[in-house]
Amino acid sequence: MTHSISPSRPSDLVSPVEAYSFFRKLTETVTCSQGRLPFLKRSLPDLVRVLNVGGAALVSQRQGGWKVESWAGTPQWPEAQSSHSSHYSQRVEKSTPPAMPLDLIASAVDRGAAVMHHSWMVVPSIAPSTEASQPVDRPTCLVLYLANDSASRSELSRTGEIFLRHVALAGQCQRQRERVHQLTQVLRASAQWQRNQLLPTSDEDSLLNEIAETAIKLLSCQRVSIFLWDKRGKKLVGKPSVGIEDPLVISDDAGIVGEVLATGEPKIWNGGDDDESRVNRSVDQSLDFQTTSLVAVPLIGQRGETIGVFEAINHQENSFTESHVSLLNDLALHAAGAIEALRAQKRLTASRDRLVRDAANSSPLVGEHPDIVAIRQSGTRVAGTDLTVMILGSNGTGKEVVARHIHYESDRRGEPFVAVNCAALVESLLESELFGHEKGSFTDANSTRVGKFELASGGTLFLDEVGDMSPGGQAKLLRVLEQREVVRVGGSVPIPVDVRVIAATNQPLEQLIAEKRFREDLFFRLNVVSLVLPDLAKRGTDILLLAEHFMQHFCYEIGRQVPTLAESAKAAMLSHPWPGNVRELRNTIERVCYLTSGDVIQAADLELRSMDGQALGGESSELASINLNGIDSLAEATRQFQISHILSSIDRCSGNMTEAAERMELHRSNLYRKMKQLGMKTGEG
Ligand SMILES: Nc1ncnc2c1ncn2[C@@H]1O[C@H](COP(=O)(O)OP(=O)(O)OP(=O)(O)O)[C@@H](O)[C@H]1O
Repeated sequence: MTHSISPSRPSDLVSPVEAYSFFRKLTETVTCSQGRLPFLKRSLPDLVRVLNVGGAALVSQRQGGWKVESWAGTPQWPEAQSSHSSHYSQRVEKSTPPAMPLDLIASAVDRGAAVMHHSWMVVPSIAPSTEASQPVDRPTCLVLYLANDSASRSELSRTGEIFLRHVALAGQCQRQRERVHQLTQVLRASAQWQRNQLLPTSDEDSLLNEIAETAIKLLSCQRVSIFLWDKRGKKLVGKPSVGIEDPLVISDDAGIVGEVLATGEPKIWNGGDDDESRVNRSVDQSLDFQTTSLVAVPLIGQRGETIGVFEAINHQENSFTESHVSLLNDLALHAAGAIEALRAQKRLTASRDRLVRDAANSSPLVGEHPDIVAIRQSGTRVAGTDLTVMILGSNGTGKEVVARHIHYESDRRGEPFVAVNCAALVESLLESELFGHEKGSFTDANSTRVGKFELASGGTLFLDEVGDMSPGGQAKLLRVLEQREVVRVGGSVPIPVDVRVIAATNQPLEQLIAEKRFREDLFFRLNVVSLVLPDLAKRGTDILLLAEHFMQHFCYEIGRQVPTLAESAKAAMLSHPWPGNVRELRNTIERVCYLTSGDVIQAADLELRSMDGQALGGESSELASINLNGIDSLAEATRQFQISHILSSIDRCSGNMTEAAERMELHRSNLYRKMKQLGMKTGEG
């Protein structure tokens, strides 16, 4: 016979002051105790005292029975009355536990209200309304063993309910603390994966191993598999696969992993009552392993698509719970991000390497002449160092080609190669061009500009025509080379630059030094290693090798069958002085490829001119002519004339800009400036 409790006589046992200090202490204990059990240990004795009961126990439902989580009371706690003692906690068993009034507990839970019978009162917990995603406490009851002078029934039940709410709160606080701890661990692990990905040795296998190790530790399980989905092959490829060398490959609809892939929902399987047929035992067989419990969650990519399944197997102490699902989901989120980031990084690296290879192949250093072979070898040797290199040689001999060769042979090949033509820059612009400028630092500085040194960061800066640099420019360049940092014009912050500098000139630098036109200290800074390119006319049959190379190049560009060179053409080329060096040869072959159509190139087709402008082996070529039809504006007609005149002068000097400038009675840098003004290509950069 049980009774629901209804408010009865007011108690004079619990004074308001006593009740107030009890509840205040209860609240304090919730916030400072490290979880539900410590809370119970500290608060149950207070409850026994304030309610003046013989004993109090907190029982919760577990695996079909009731387990005493904690109790407090006097030694007169009653004898055992139930056969369910196997569900009592260790602590109760050790101290000869009293039996619980199980029928009364069941009745209190059924009614959802406190019930009383003889010396017992049971107060059931009323589950707080929580979000669906929050784990809910198991049914819990407060069992009170009453004494003769215990508090009133209503006092007991009311205080019991408040006590149970605090127990639930202590549980929630504990779960939140555990969750924060879990998330901290996950974030730490994720940060570590990202750091490791930056290592040059990082690959997908080592990342997956690292993720698996983290998961094994955080989930306290025996094994972890990360299955990546081969959608086209309808397969799941699992790694790491302990005990076998090859990756584990299963059909994408097999077992619980297949269920997760199909539904996108996490799944738990804990053996026991769970359906045995859901487990793919063939995997166990292939790995000589016994799965007893598992949890699996989807790996979702950044665009929301499922890219695989993350599975943890055999919890080392208990079965897997919803809390493990949350943890594995968090890990899966970061794991999917790390896997995708690594794949994207590998794709980018591969395409960058392809581009670098293409760029390197597009400017090969062609030639078998001993001088060229020696330069190629020295270039390769010097590429392994950060030494400054000076390349000397006449115009068009291939100084930039050699500089590129060094760059692409070096570890800097994946970073920029930036070429600056120092002769094309007047002193006022040189500083801003090389070092950049801050917005507003001078009249035309409408925006901040990054200089060539910064642009070349990590790579190579090629300073062409360095002999033409103004004295002021030379002083500034020397300072940067010594300090390895630049300050933008108008700025004050030094910016460190990691740049390999290669300089080139066609000027006799020793003579310029003697004439005080080039700084000796800068010369020694730049001239750590020097390579001297011979004129093309001195390279013998390399002329033919280069001609073949350019014919291949241009014919491929225009989709033309590569013609052969007649003996007369070869002889003409071998005897031509090539004042414009390789550039002149290249221009000649380009013209031939575009303007002739036969299978064999004759000497006359080459239209090689002697130094006095007479055509060799053929008629003289027409100089660039201008068509002023339809142009009324005097300014435009003048512009067209200037363009035409500059082009024909450069053509007459076979591309030698210094000579062309001299012929036009201009300084070389003024010629470049004029060409820029006229919208002509200057070939710099
Ligand atoms: N050894 C070579 N193999 C292949 N191409 C070459 C070689 N040398 C020069 N060239 C080609 O000749 C042209 C001129 O070369 P490059 O610009 O390197 O000469 P440069 O000495 O730097 O000229 P400048 O003194 O005018 O700056 C380029 O088109 C280049 O590709």
